[in-house]
Amino acid sequence: MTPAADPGPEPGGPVAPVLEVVALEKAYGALKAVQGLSFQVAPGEVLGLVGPNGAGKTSTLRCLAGILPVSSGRVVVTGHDVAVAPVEAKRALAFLPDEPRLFEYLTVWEHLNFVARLYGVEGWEEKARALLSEMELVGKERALPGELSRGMKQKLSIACGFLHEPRLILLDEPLTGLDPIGIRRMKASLRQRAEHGAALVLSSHLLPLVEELCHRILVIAGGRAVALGTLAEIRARMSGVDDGSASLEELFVRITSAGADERPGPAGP
Ligand SMILES: Nc1ncnc2c1ncn2[C@@H]1O[C@H](COP(=O)(O)OP(=O)(O)OP(=O)(O)O)[C@@H](O)[C@H]1O
Repeated sequence: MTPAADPGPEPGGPVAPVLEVVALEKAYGALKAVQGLSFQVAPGEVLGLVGPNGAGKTSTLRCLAGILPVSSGRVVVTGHDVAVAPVEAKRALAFLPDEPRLFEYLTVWEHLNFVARLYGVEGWEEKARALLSEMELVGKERALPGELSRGMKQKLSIACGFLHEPRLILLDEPLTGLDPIGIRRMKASLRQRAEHGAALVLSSHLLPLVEELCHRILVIAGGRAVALGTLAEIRARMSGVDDGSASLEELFVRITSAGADERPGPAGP
C-alpha cells in the first residue's frame, strides 16, 4: 500500500502540518527524558533537532516514529495519532536511526524487495534502481550487509526508508559514516525530498549541517525546548548578546550553557 493520498489544503487556505506534536512527555521510570514538547512541521519543511548529549533528541525521534510509547501528550502524523492509528501513521513516515539496522541474510536488492512488499510499493523495481543509483550502490545488489562498508550500510538503510516515499522523514545523525561525496549527495537527497513536499526532522550534532539544511531549529536541553524558530528568530531572542551574525554553534553554546532562567523561551509554533 502506498501512503494515503492527502487531499491537500483548500487553495489559499492554511497548510495542514505533516507532523503535530502536542505536550510530548517521555519518562523512563523516574527519569523525565522529554518534557512538554510541542511543535509542528509543515510539508516541505526541514526542522533541525539539536541539543547536548542526553538532551532527549533520540527519545523524541523514537516517540515521533511510534517506536517508543509516549508517557503523555500526542504525536499526529498526516492527521493520524501515532498511539490511536499506528499503522496509518507509520505508513506515512520513515525513521532512519544513526545505526543502520539491516537483515544479515538479505542482500541489498532483497532488502528493497522486502520493504516494497511490506509497504505495497507499486512499481518498486524502478524506484529501487533509482535509489540505488542515488545512493551510489549500483553493482552492490547481490551483496549481503556483511560485505558492505559502514557508509554503504547507512546508504542502504536510507534507500529502504525512502522507497515508500514517506511524507515524514525522521533522521538521527543521518551523515554518520558517510564520506565527503556521500555527505554532499545526502544533503541533496534530503533537500530534494523536502522540495517534493516531505517534512523532515533531523537530529544532529553537526551544527553547520543543521544551519545549512534546516528551515527551523528546535534546541532541547534537559528534555525541554529551550529555543524554537529560524536561526534569525533565535538570534533575535538572544537580544543584547548577539550582533546579528552569530552562527548556530555560537548560539547553541550560549543557549545550552545559560541557566534555565536566562535562556530564550521557545519561539513560534
Ligand atoms: N531506554 C532507556 N532507559 C532509560 N533511560 C534512557 C533510555 N534511553 C535514554 N535514556 C535516558 O534519557 C535521556 C535522554 O537520552 P537520549 O538518548 O534521548 O538523548 P540524546 O539527546 O539523543 O543524546 P545523544 O546526543 O548523546 O545521542 C538520557 O538521560 C538517557 O540516559
